[in-house]
Amino acid sequence: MSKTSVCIVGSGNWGSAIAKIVGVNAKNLPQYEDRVTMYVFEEMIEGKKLTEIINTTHENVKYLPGHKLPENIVAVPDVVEAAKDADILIFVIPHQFIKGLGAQLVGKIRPTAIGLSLIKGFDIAEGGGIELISKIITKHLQIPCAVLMGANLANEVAEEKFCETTIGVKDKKMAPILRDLFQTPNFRVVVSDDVDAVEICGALKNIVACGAGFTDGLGLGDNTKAAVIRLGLMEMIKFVDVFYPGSKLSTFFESCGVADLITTCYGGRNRKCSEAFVKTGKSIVELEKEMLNGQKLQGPITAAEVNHMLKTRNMEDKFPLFTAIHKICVGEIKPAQMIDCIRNHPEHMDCSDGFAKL
Ligand SMILES: NC(=O)C1=CN([C@@H]2O[C@H](COP(=O)(O)OP(=O)(O)OC[C@H]3O[C@@H](n4cnc5c(N)ncnc54)[C@H](O)[C@@H]3O)[C@@H](O)[C@H]2O)C=CC1
Ligand SMILES: O=C(CO)COP(=O)(O)O
Repeated sequence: MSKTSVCIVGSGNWGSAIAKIVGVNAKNLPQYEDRVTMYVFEEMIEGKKLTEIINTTHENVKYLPGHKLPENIVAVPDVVEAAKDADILIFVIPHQFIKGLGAQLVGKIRPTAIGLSLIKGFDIAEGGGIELISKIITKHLQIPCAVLMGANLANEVAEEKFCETTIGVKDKKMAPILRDLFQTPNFRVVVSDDVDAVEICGALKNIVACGAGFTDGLGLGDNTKAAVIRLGLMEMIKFVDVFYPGSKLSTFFESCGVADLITTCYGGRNRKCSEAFVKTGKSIVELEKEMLNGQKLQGPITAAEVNHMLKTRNMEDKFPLFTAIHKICVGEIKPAQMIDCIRNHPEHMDCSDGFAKL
């Protein structure tokens, strides 16, 4: 039987950290081809191509400096060349680039390939809704697409600190294949069949992380931040309940849910830049450029995507935290107004009988 070949589509901070895991597992597991291709959006670093640097020094010096990638990870600047022979395509690029990159792959990949999206975010759908990134991949490339989401700050994963992750996949045959490709003693995989909810958790928690960052920037303290996190979680649950009915509440207790929400609200880039947004008064775009050295924020764009949908459906007031965060990001209201927006949150008003309801 021929071996399974893997391509990682993306090589940013998370793409490079996951390449460390996938490279080692592909090499050690007999069912996989040793060679794993990694699509690299080419750029010049001090006069040298990033792909050449990665293939000679085995380090992504720009997006994951200080960590060696396994030597079987091969950086390829042409996405079609990287992906054309792969049986498993791991998508891990900032979500705003998926449509453009996906378009280049149409008709150029194996029809039997399977996809796995590690991308956190949405796209705007026709008619004012949102579209899940995994669904965009399936629609355009005609392949099934599972998801992997979790409390997985890339630098900590690269340092091999213990964490958990959630793989959302419906096909029972695919589940062990994907789990084995990612699982390590320090990266524990739990598989869920609640695929949409797993993916939506990953996208929405980035919005809440911006709120946590605003709270930090305002110096409001840990109780306020905990309230923002809790109300954020409640809006995440409500969002899934309203727009993706039939999902399971238990999914929010997996790594993709509450754990990712916590880690991002304390240690993520969205939090960090949002704190600086309050403290410096600079725009999100300026801060992303200044503070992240080419890495990208997903929270403010996701907040805009969600707001577009809520506005179209006249439901902004049902999600006051998501709405306030978006309005702060685009300068419509001041960060200090966030707390006013959530003071009378539906979570405080809905319990007329004295009991909170879920
Ligand atoms: N960094 C992290 O800790 C984690 C990130 N994620 C998610 O993974 C996804 C990818 O994130 P990262 O790997 O951290 O990326 P990143 O934030 O490091 O973004 C930089 C990457 O985007 C690429 N890029 C820039 N312009 C591009 C273009 N026009 N077309 C294609 N690529 C372009 C750069 O070459 C670089 O590889 C995001 O959705 C993120 O939310 C998920 C878990 C952890
Ligand atoms: O998704 C993440 C951790 O799981 C990373 O969050 P940030 O993009 O805010 O750094």
